[in-house]
Amino acid sequence: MKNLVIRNLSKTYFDAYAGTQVTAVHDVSLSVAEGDFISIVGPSGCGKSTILNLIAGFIPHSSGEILVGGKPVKGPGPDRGVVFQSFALFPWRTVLENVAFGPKMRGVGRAEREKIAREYLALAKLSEAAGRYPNELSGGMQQRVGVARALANEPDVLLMDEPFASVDAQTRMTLQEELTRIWEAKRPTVIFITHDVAEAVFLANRVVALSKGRVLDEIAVDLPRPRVWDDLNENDRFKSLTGRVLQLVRSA
Ligand SMILES: Nc1ncnc2c1ncn2[C@@H]1O[C@H](COP(=O)(O)OP(=O)(O)OP(=O)(O)O)[C@@H](O)[C@H]1O
Repeated sequence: MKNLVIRNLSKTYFDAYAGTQVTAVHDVSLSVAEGDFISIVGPSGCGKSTILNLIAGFIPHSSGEILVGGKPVKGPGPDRGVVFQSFALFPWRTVLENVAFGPKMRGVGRAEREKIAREYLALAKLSEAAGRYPNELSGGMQQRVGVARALANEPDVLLMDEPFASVDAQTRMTLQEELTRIWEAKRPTVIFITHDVAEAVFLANRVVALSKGRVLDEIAVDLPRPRVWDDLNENDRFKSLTGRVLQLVRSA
């Protein structure tokens, strides 16, 4: 795991349809310590996915810098794992093969990569599903495979772009609880993008509120772990933190 530093990051797109420049990210600075978990929250169009894609190296930035473990990001790399809303699993590979894919690409031998994959599948409570194909699983299970697959690469930074947005509310709460449990066990550095304020607060150590491509504020989440919804739903501190973040985001 490594730290992530973003300094004065900006991104301007050329909107070919309108014939104008759009500044999606404006002078964003952010520091994420090794093993930390931050959420970036904000309304649709505020630049969340753009920031994530910049960190992932999928798109070039216009100015500023992004450093992972002190090294500038110049494109995609195995040091950054990404989990998207769409599960993006290989349908022709079993769950085990999906999770073992990253290590395979790194040249890890069969026995060792299957051992790694089984460890992460166990962590995601998916051991029973190892031999199944993705289309035999529920959406929630597929997303857990997605998380296990990203973690099996042992990335320095795990980037998550609204990964739980397309599952039902009940499953989503379970996935959130499981992600916090997995994070506590493995302590990856996580950047989690969401427009859901409660989700952002539930998961993270710090919530970064974004509006119109700018950081509005950062709020430390001093809630105890392990976090479970049954405790936090009625927790006054959780309510006041979500209230504060919501107010911030709505006032912008
Ligand atoms: N490829 C592109 N070309 C032009 N403009 C873009 C492009 N991608 C994003 N934008 C614009 O940049 C701004 C930020 O978009 P972005 O997708 O990062 O926001 P977001 O907060 O992730 O939104 P959502 O929650 O809806 O996914 C928006 O105004 C969007 O229209």
